[in-house]
Amino acid sequence: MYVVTAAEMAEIDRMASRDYFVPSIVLMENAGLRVTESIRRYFGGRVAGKRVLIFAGKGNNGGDGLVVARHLHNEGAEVKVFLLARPEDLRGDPRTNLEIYQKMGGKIFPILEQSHLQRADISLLYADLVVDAIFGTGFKGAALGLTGEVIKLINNAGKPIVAVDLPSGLDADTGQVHGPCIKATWTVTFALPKRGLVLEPGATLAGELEVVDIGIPRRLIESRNLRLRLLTPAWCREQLKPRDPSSHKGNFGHVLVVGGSQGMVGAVALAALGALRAGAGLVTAAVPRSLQDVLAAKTTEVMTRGLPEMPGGVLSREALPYILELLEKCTVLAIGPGLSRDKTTVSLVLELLPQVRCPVVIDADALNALAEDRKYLREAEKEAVLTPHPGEMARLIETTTAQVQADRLGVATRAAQDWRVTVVLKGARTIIASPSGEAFINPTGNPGMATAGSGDVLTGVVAGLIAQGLPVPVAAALGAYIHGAAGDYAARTQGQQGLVAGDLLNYLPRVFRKLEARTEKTCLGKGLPL
Ligand SMILES: NC(=O)C1=CN([C@@H]2O[C@H](COP(=O)(O)OP(=O)(O)OC[C@H]3O[C@@H](n4cnc5c(N)ncnc54)[C@H](O)[C@@H]3O)[C@@H](O)[C@H]2O)[C@H](O)CC1
Ligand SMILES: [K+]
Repeated sequence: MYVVTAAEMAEIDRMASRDYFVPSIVLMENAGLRVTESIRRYFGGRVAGKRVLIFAGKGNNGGDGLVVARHLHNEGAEVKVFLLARPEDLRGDPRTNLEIYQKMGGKIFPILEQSHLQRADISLLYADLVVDAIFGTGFKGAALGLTGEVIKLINNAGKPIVAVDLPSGLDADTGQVHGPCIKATWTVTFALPKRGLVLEPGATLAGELEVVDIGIPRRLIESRNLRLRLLTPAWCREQLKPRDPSSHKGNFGHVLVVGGSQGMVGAVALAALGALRAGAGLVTAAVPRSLQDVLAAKTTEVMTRGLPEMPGGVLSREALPYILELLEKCTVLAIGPGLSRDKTTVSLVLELLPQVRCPVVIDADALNALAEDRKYLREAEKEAVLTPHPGEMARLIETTTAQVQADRLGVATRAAQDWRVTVVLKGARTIIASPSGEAFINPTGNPGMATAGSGDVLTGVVAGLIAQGLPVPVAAALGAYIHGAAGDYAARTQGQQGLVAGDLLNYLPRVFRKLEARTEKTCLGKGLPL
C-alpha cells in the first residue's frame, strides 16, 4: 500500500477533479460517508440516539466533518457541531456542507473565544463519541491558542475519538507533533495513508488506522510513481512462492554467518537459526576456533567452522582466506553478530567486504567497522543490506541518534542511494530503503522486541530470504515484516516484558504459516491479526 505526503495527496486530489472530472464535493461526500459508515460499525450498526460531537475546522477537513454531521443527524444521532471558525470564513465545499447541515436544522456552536470552551466541556461529559475534523493534511506547525486548548479539552475528556483523515495537530509528512495533538481511538484516512500516520509518534496518535476509498481513480494513483509503501500481509504473501514438491535443500540457498567472539557466541546462534527458520536450505556459522564447540552445541541444524583467532577469542586477520574459501560454496554472507570491535576484527571486515562477490547482510559490529572507514560504502560495487539501529546509523553518517530519529525516512533513503545499498533502519516502524529510491515502512513489531539478540535474528531472517533467491531489497522488507510479526505474535501470547530473542525463532514458522495460508485479511498498523 503506497504512503503519501500531504503534497502528493493534494496533487492527486487536484488531478482527480481536473483530469478525471471528479468534482471535489463528490470526494468530500464520499469521505464523509466513509467516516459515517465507520462510526456506524463502531456503534454496532445503529447511531440513533448516540450523542456525537463534531469539532470542525474551516478547511476541507472541517467540510468532511460537516458531511458526517449531516448523515449522522439524518440517521437520528444527537449531533452537535463545534465550529472553530466563523461561518462566513468557510468557502467552497465546506461552506456548501455547512449550509446544507444548517438548512436541515443541524446545530452549530461556535468556538471563537475562551468562553465558548465551557459549553464544549459540558457537552463532552455526555458525549458517546467525538469526531475530530479540525485539521487534516493542510495543517502546518503547531496548534496554538484556542485551537490548542480545544485539542487538549478533547483529549482530556476521556471519550472515544475518531480522527478524520489525520489526528489534528499531527504533521502529515513526518508523524511528528510540535504542539497539542489529538490522541485518536481510530483514524479514517482517505485514499492512501499519509506518511505521518505510519511513522511514530503519529502511528500511535492515530490509533487503529482505517484506509478508505473515496473514489479517486486507481489509474491516477498508479500514474504518480509513488516511492514509499507500507508493508502489508498482502504484499508479503505476493513475495512468498509456494515450494516445488521436488525441491531439495540446495534449492533454498546456503547462508554463511561470520561473527562471534569470547562471550558473544549466542548472537551467531540466533542469526544462524534465524536464517534456517526463514527457510534457508543450509547454514554455516564461522566463529573463532575456541567457540566452535559451544556453537555446535547450541545449534543442531547449523554447520559450524572454527576460524583463526587472537588471544581473547576474537577473529584474526588469518581468518580471511578461510572465509573466502567458505564463501565459494555459499549464496549469501551475514557478518557482524557478536564480532566485537577489536581493531584486528575491524581490519579483517574492511579487507574482506570488498572481496565478497555474493549478497551480504552487514550488521552490528561489522557496521561499526564500516564507521571507521567508509571507503567500501562509497566505492565498492555490492549487493548489501545494512541493518543499523539508530545509534549505529548515527555513527555511520557521523551525526547524533536524535538527528537520525528526527528524520528516519530521509536518513535511510539518502544513505541507501548514496551508498547504493539497502538500508534497514531498525526501531519503531523500521524503514527499509533500497538503492533504487523505493522505500518501505514496516508496521509490525513492539517494544518487547527491544531485547538482546532481536537484531541478530533479523539479520539471519534477511540472509535466509536472500539465500532463497528473493531480490535483496524485497528480502530485507519481507524479513523486517515477518520478524516484527513474530514479535507481535509472541507478545500477544506471552506478553512483552518477558519476550526474549529466542522466542522470535519459535514464532517465525507460525507467521510464515499464516502468510502462506492466504487467509489473513489485510490489516494495517498492528501486524498480523492472530
Ligand atoms: N483526496 C483526499 O484526501 C480528500 C481530502 N479531503 C479533506 O481535505 C483535507 C485537507 O483540506 P485543507 O483545506 O487543505 O486543509 P485542512 O482542512 O487540514 O485545514 C487546514 C486549515 O487550517 C489552517 N491551519 C493550518 N495550520 C494551522 C495551524 N497550525 N493553526 C491554525 N490553523 C491552521 C489552514 O489555513 C487551513 O485553512 C484533508 O485532510 C481531508 O480531510 C477532502 O475533503 C476530500 C478529498
Ligand atoms: K482531523
